[in-house]
Amino acid sequence: MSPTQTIFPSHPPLSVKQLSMRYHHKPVLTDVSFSIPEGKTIAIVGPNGAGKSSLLKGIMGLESIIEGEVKFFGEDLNRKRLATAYVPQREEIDWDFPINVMDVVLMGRHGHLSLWKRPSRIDRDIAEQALKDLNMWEFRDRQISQLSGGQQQRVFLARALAQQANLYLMDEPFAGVDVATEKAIIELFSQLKQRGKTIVCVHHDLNTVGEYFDWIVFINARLVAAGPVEEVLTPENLAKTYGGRLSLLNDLTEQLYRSKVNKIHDEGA
Ligand SMILES: Nc1ncnc2c1ncn2[C@@H]1O[C@H](COP(=O)(O)OP(=O)(O)OP(=O)(O)O)[C@@H](O)[C@H]1O
Repeated sequence: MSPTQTIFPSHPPLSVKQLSMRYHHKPVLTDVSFSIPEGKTIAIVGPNGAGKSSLLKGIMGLESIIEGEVKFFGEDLNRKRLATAYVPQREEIDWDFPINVMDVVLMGRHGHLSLWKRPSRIDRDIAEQALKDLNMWEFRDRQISQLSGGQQQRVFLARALAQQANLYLMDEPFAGVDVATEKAIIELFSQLKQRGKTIVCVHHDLNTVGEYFDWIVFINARLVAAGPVEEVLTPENLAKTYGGRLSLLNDLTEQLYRSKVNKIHDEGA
């Protein structure tokens, strides 16, 4: 088997078939189909306005789709809600809402509780561990309005971690975070992968995409390409996704090849 070949389980963590979405009659995504492998990190990449966030929202049922089918481990979302964690863009959260860090992370346990039941000792232990994994335990009693942007992102990741999902969908987890948080998120991804979890992220930084992710889904209103970094991170796919901005693309292509080559060397070492 070639190193880039991917084995798909009979029911991939996520499969999207012929998905189309529109806002007020204006098409935003048309006929998007792809499946992703288990236990990998997958980046959704494309220019501003390409429909990346809309794709995640359509997948999660937060925006309606006009056509298409989305399956989670071969089933509808309502049967796999516990197994699927969604982390929205940080700007979409009301950070002035009066709630402390621990209570936000405990929200990740709500799907595991029976109706009206309070979190158990076990739920609290899981939330504690998630906060410790993200170096946020010391902030557990702090109101979320009193956190930095990077700390807020960590809290949301801790909440997703506490859910103990198998598939994580994250909308730009690296946006606006400091270097330490970026490293913490990468470390978290690697731990999740070791446990066989699958992570899908909208990602903006083409400099890091080859290093941080195993797979890429290129989107620009339609699917451009989806597959392992080694196969799909090509000048042709970049040009198709980003259109005519070629001088920018030339620089990026060079950086991408370097990051791809480094990754292959690191993995082979
Ligand atoms: N709720 C909405 N109502 C109407 N139009 C919307 C809505 N949400 C997004 N759009 C439009 O749909 C298109 C795709 O938006 P989306 O946020 O999915 O793109 P994106 O690829 O995530 O962009 P970015 O990289 O800038 O975050 C854009 O033209 C946007 O203005």
